[in-house]
Amino acid sequence: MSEELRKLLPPTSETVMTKPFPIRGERTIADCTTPHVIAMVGLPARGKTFISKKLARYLNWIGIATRVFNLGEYRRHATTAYKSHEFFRADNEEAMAIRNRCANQALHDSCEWLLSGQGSIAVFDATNSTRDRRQLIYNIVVKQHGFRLFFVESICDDPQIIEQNILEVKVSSPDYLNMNTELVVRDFLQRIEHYEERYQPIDEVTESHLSFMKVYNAGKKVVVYNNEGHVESRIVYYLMNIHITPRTIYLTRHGESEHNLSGLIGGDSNLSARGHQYGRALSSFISQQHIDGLRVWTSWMKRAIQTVADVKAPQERWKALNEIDAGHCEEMTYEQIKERFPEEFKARDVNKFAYRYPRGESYEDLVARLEPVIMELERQGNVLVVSHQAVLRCLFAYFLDKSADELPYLYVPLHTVIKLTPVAYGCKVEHIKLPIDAVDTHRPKPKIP
Ligand SMILES: O=c1[nH]cnc2c1c(-c1ccc(Cl)cc1)cn2-c1ccccc1
Repeated sequence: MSEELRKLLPPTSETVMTKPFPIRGERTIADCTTPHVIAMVGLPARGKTFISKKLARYLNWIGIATRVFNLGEYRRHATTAYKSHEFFRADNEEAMAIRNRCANQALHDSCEWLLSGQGSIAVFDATNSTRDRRQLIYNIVVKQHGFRLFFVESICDDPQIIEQNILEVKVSSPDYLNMNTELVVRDFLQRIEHYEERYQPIDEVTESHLSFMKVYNAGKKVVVYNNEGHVESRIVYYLMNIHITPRTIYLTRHGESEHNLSGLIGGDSNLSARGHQYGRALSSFISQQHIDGLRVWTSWMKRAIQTVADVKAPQERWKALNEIDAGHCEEMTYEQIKERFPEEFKARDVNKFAYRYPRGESYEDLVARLEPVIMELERQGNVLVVSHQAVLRCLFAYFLDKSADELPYLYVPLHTVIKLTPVAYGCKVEHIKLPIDAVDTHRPKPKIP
């Protein structure tokens, strides 16, 4: 740390900021040192893969390394024998042997991945539809490896949701390449019937040694049994907040500001003339979108609030949406930072995600302060979020499953609306640039020699 910086810091007895920024990999979420297996349970077309992928995306974003092991992918890799639902008949011995081999392989790979230290949570995405299968998983995961095991059972008897599932994801499944939709739906409904003959829902009496939760009809009801830890509580809370009602999320930065024009970072300056123009253009764009029940969320900063002055919709202010706090570098240009704090400037590009400004924040800190915003966004319908470059990089990384290394360099230009529409297992993204010029604040990742 430079002498210059040390002079700025208040005198204390011990050395301040012995670790100027957290070393990546330090647990920012307590108690995820014990490896966990999250095992899905449920009939086909109950959203098990939807839950698995979404949960993994959320857990990775909050900093808990998570990976999904999908049994369908193992089976498709093991055999091209799948021709129809006959493959899943309970009396099809050859197919059953392949399916058991794949299930054991997927479970083995999950445990190996956890043992390798590459991650903390493995999500085993399979039907796991019988008591025997769940006991086998328990014996390997808990008895043999001493890992935590949490079952998530998805129960759904709403034909509309099941049909939405089959039409949205099964029709485009590799199992049904180039098959006509009618035939796919019919074959898949028969596949479900083969499972129904053998399906044993988790039984709270005979399987009372298990930790599990039951989710009914896409989250309309949730029941939790023997929930034992912090990670499981986060998972339960997250699954209680998500939904599949169609909606759109719009992300945009504030209009160009006075500080953007002078290259100063942070601060709380007003919009420039072009920034006000963007606000007016944004307002007419939003009204042209005819969005039902739109809510507008902004940070507390003047440039964000001024941007939506003309938008006709209920508005909420979130301090959590404020721009990253640059600490002692607030209201400086990058040139000035480079000159006055050369070590800080270098350190930032070594690990931009973990780097924390002196007396300021890191991107890692931003993700932690944005978690409640994401949780509330998951609960909401149509929302327009008006915030700032670093914050929007974090939100965008959540919706598009971007890694911590990519996140600080995501391209989020001024005067551009990012339109996110959840589809099947991910998000459709549209970048709508409104025709008002603005300065370019993007600093691409430097080539580290
Ligand atoms: O319970 C279902 N039954 C049938 N389908 C379903 C679900 C869920 C779902 C399950 C649990 C929770 Cl907490 C939220 C959603 C999502 N889906 C889904 C629908 C369409 C496409 C992809 C997935």
